[in-house]
Amino acid sequence: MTTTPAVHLEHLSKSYGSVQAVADVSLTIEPGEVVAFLGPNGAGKTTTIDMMLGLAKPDSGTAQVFGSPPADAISAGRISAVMQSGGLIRDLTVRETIRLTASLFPRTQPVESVMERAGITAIADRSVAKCSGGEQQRLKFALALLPEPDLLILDEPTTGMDVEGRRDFWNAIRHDARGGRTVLFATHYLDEADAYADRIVLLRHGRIVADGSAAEVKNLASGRTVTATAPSIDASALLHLPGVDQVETRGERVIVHGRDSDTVARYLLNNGAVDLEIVSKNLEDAFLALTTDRSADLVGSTR
Ligand SMILES: Nc1ncnc2c1ncn2[C@@H]1O[C@H](COP(=O)(O)OP(=O)(O)OP(=O)(O)O)[C@@H](O)[C@H]1O
Repeated sequence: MTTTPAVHLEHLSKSYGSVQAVADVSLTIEPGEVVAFLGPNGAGKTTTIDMMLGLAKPDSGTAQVFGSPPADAISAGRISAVMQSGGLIRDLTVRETIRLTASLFPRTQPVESVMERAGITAIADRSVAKCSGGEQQRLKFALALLPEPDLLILDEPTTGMDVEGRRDFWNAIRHDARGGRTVLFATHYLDEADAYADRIVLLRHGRIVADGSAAEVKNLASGRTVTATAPSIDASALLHLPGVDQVETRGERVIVHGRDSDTVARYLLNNGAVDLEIVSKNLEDAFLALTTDRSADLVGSTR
């Protein structure tokens, strides 16, 4: 039996004047996946999300959510979104905001329950104007939970939050997603994608340039360096291994940089190498590699 995908995008493209915001994006997200959209400013994350929510019309291609056009999925209460800005009335309290929003839906989760799940019960009587940026985002998360959506979309929800605020926010989302909800979030932070997503989709210049687990994408972005003592190794054979982009010898040590460290390690060990070490670049290196023009030839799709 095949399940209907939560999100199915087929050859989606959208331009604004001469700017191609999204270029031929095809993507399938299965129910229950927690997916991060990662990419630098202007990569096309928001435009893709807007098309998923039916807020922007594709120039070509189709977007389907649970097998229906986005508008149908929204009216059926199956999608909720936490967007980057706006939307809250500053004079209302947190509880009043949720009550007011709940009154717009035919059926919702109880107000106290969504506050609890979003971790804002303690600030229920605080006015929105007095809530920090992080608290306001958690309030938006509580609002998004009201219809108990099957798909939750968050567009850069933690921009401007401090480290603790981000951690609390994501713990609330992640905890809530345990029930099998599909979550898609856009972020600039590789560490956030790494910690909270099952899958990372990396966008750059409107295209998907990598799609896989955090480990796979980091590996694609940064590669790893395998070092071993291998006096009789053939350096040119190493260069022909899949994903290897650099081989250096220093005395009896051979230093191999590439995307597929397992294959390199296996080859080295099968050819008499000893004292093998594998080192990843750190997250910051990976993020820079992912988001600069120099990365173009390093990154590829893993799916
Ligand atoms: N309404 C619009 N009118 C004109 N250009 C737009 C519009 N919306 C987006 N763009 C352009 O489309 C490209 C993709 O923008 P988009 O907001 O989708 O990227 P993003 O990855 O969400 O960026 P950010 O991380 O900065 O939010 C950018 O070059 C942007 O300037």
